[in-house]
Amino acid sequence: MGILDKISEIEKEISRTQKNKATEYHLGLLKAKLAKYRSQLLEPSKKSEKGDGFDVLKSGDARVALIGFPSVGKSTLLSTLTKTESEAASYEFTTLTCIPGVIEYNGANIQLLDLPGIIEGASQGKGRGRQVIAVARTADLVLMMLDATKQDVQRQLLEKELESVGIRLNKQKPNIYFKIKKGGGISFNSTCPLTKIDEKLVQMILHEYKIFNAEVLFREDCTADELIDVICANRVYLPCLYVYNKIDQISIEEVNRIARQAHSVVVSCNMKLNLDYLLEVLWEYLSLIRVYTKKPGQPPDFADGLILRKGVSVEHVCHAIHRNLVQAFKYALVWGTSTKYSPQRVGISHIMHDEDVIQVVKK
Ligand SMILES: Nc1nc2c(ncn2[C@@H]2O[C@H](COP(=O)(O)OP(=O)(O)OP(=O)(O)O)[C@@H](O)[C@H]2O)c(=O)[nH]1
Ligand SMILES: [K+]
Ligand SMILES: [Mg+2]
Repeated sequence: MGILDKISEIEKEISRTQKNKATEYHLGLLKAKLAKYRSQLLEPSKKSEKGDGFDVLKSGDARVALIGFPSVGKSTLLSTLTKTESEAASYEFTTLTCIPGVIEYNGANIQLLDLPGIIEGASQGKGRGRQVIAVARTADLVLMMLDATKQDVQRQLLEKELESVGIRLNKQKPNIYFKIKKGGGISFNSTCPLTKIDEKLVQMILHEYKIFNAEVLFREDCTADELIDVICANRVYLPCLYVYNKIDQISIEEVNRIARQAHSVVVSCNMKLNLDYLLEVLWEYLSLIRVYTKKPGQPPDFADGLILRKGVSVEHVCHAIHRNLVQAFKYALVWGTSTKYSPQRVGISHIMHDEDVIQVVKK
């Protein structure tokens, strides 16, 4: 039996099995097996992907991958938001490779990747699914484009495809400490009550992965699936924005309903509706910030801000200015929302906010 057959056998068995206390261990084990086969499926394809138009170099301050069914309007969006033209047409699979474009926003260069449409079964190699998904893994954000005139199952299907290859959308990494040891058996602990898993199931899952010596510490009430994610260690956690296109074709009530959903933006690429708002939300979801530098006695350099990630410290800013600046650092003066006073003297570990101004004082 090939891996694909084994996967579909296990999937069938999981859907056949009723979820209750009595089947909990059985299901946990099935899921561990499933995750194992799926990761095997992903490995060998890596080599053959060079030179087929999908190995686009990363450039700019962030990378966004356009994922969606055929003909939802991905290429139309790329051609509208960037200077790059990507062919758009009313037939499916117009786009066959990865087409990069650049969105210029708030002084940042955001790389937007137009990709072929993907369909159900993409993760198992249907269409160009595997290459598309491999590109999605390298992105800082997934822009999932959906056709607002179609049923919402399209979204669930795509989520399932990405989920099955270890891409986790709008989720935090499970807070489980996990370390494989050379001996000593399995030490299992938790800092909170666990309602979705117990020690026996943890043991069973680890044994399925042939792990007999490890330290496991649950710091939150995680599920068996989340434990499997931590064991596999190859999961990527990406923010995802659901962009519903073609709202020119649906009623205003329907537009309102969709716009209220979490992580969702409604647009019409053809009519250029709501694209400014899309860029605003995109910026927010990418967690980008601008920091302006200032020399003593001079105004801040607002024309040329540094593009950084939310949560960066003064140390990161110094590195971005010059690689030797940290050694010479004495203190910094910061103007903006990250400080109580403007300016305020801060140390190297101070956390910066969007649109802060900084002046570094050297030793
Ligand atoms: N009504 C309407 N049609 C749109 C809109 N945006 C794109 N389209 C149309 O949808 C069709 C498909 O657009 P594409 O940009 O080629 O879609 P795609 O997702 O890149 O398609 P593939 O590359 O084949 O996966 C074209 O006929 C577009 O003109 C929109 O906002 N409203
Ligand atoms: K198309
Ligand atoms: Mg296209």
